Amino acid sequence: MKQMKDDYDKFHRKPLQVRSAQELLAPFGKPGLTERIPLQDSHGRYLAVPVHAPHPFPRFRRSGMDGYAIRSSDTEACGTEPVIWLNVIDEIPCGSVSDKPISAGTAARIMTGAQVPEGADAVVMLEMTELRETDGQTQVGLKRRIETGKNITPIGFEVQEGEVLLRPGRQIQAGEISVLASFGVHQVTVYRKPRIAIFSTGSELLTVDEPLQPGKIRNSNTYMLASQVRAAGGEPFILEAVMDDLSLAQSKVEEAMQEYDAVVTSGGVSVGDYDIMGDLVRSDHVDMLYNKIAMRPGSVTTAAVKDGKLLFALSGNPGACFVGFELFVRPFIQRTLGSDKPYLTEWTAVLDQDYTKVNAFTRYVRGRVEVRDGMVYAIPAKVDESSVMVTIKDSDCLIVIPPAKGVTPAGDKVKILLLKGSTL
Ligand SMILES: Nc1nc2c(c(=O)[nH]1)N[C@H]1C(S)=C(S)[C@@H](COP(=O)(O)OP(=O)(O)OC[C@H]3O[C@@H](n4cnc5c(N)ncnc54)[C@H](O)[C@@H]3O)O[C@H]1N2
Ligand code: MOO
Ligand SMILES: [Mg+2]
Repeated sequence: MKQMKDDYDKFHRKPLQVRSAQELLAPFGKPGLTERIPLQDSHGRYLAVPVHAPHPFPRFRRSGMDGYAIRSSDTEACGTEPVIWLNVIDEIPCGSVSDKPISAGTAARIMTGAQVPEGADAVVMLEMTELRETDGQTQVGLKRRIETGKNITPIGFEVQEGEVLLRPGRQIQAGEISVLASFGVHQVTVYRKPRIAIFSTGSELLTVDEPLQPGKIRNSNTYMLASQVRAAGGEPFILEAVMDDLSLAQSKVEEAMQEYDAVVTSGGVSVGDYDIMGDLVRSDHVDMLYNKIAMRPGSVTTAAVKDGKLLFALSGNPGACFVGFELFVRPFIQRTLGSDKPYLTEWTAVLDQDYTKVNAFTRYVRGRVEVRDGMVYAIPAKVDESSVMVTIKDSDCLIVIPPAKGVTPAGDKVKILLLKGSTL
């Protein structure tokens, strides 16, 4: 009788649409704790505070050339006279400030990046000048008119004082680091990486360093997931895989849920006799959010919550596990990092080949993106079964094939989700 009730619960699952499941998860992903780290360690991290400009940039009138700082009005006579001669009164290397203002008839030799002296309103590049010595006085000769402002970068040309330059949730990369450094932010306040526990379930699993044994396989999902966690901005914690034993898995899940920000498991969510994660989420130890999604692969992708923390119980099949992570776990991690774009980037592409599998559920097909003659094409992987591992590495997108009664023909426009932080 109990067996019948269990089987009934296992099989009669209510499929949720991907978007509905994502919405159900959204409230759990809130920007979390912050930490201060040195600027040089901040690449790839997510800013937790806004960065305002404490001063304009550049902060002083900057010479854009090696040459002479002059008054442009002194060159007005160029054209009527073959050469205008100005007395060179100073030399200004980068980093020095001249205390000799430029007045009519004078110039200062100046280097690229140096502060333009008072009185000067243009810099003429070295190549356009000649030099002479008259009675011990160095003079610079100019032949052409120079307009006001030439080769001088004005104060605040790039950034005005007080401007908001970076907002929380922004991922720090080379350009952001340059901004932070320019404004003296040597300790950066970033969101702490969410700590994600990962463990696989399955009595067939060997560790990667174990020799193969009959009927057994090496655990690849754990390492694949750890890599996905890192790419999404989280910190993975690899826990030992557990056998298909409900009470063992239960105690491991409980321990991990107390210690980490979220727990991701793989395997045991389908309807088999040893699919213990499916049983676990139906028990009253956790509150199940869903245990079926209207998608392929990963239709049995499951999630539950306990004390406000999420348990993502992904399918054991590597393809389904991979997709389940990208669609559900990645957005959670991204949300805790303050990202306002938690989902994979979506593009439209032309399907390159017929897609022949027919399905009642939306398919997320591994594929490659190719740009030909300015058109984006999506090429489905030759083998994309949920159980197939080896083509995950060759995919830079997931091709979204909506439920279809027949073939989806080549040439159809399809939605694609970019993988690998793709900036194709
Ligand atoms: N009667 C039915 N059987 C199955 C159904 C169904 O609807 N009715 N769905 C199939 C689909 S689709 C999928 S997907 C899988 C889901 O299985 P589970 O999530 O329960 O995963 P397992 O049974 O534990 O393992 C499936 C497969 O994946 C391999 N695996 C597991 N863990 C790992 C790991 N860490 N690294 C590498 N490979 C792993 C495992 O050995 C199995 O081969 O159920 C179908 N069955
Ligand atoms: O749930 Mo399975 O991954 O649909 O193919
Ligand atoms: Mg199973």
